[in-house]
Amino acid sequence: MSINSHTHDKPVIGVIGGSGLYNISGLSDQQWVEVDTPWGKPSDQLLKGTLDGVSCVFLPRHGRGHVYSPTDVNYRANIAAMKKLGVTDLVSVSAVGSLKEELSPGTFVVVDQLIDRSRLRTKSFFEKGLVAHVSLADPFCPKLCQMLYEQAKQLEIKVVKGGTYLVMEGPQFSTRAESQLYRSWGASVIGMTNMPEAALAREAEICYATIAMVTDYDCWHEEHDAVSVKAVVGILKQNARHASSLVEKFIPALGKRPQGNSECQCKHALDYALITAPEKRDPVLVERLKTIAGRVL
Ligand SMILES: CSC[C@H]1O[C@H](OP(=O)(O)O)[C@H](O)[C@@H]1O
Ligand SMILES: Nc1ncnc2[nH]cnc12
Repeated sequence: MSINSHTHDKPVIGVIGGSGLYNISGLSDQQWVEVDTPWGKPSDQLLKGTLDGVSCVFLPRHGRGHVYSPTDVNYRANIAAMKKLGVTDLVSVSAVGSLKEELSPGTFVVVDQLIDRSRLRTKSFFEKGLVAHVSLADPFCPKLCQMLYEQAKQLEIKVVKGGTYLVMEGPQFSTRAESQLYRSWGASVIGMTNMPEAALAREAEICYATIAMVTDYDCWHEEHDAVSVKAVVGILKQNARHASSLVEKFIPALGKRPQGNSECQCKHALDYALITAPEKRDPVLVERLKTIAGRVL
């Protein structure tokens, strides 16, 4: 096995747009492209372009028109498509409910931890025939998180650094008892999509971070109505300008970091992760995995 380095990777910034973010503006040379992957089709075509000379790729997580539920999103195809298009750094923009009084609707949270309560999703590119175990101790890239936080601050957006995103299966919102339980665990925000997305990005050695936009107080808050799609969409619309200006700001900033991210630990997630003996590996699976793990195969 050879462990190559990513040192010469040119930065390509990926953005996965969640609820309310189905397109991004301001790109030059933009083109929607069809991408197929060994795990099937992503949620939609991907929008390729450049912003201030930096290459970027955008994908609406639920498809344009919001076609896929959180359970039905093909997370493996989405991440593999990003990898195929050369994405080095991936930012998810996600709508979330707040589990803390101080995180009021309209606040942006650069989350740094996850609790995964999703149940019906395929969580790994690796399977029988080639098993791998990557670290998820820090599921979000700390360097990417820091950059996003700084960019949001510069735009004078109300932003909080750090917080735990609890992933629920959905599609129904939580019961009050569940919402209280998650609060007692210390979770900050709740959503339905960041797992397995974060885990798959790690397996694909793509730096990944999330800007979580608080849209509601879920259903635990006695002075606020329980969350509804109407309320979420209303707050998303009010914050669309902030979300767009942040995306337009962080793409060039990330692409132009002087030292890039080639030495980031996320880029070495697979260095010691593969455990199946080479002679026991399934050659068909190995071939498929070259799309996301070619560096170590
Ligand atoms: C429309 S409310 C519930 C929906 O919104 C969030 O989506 P995303 O994470 O893609 O912004 C949440 O996770 C649910 O999928
Ligand atoms: N309260 C909530 N629960 C789950 N996902 C959400 N997305 C936005 N608000 C949410």
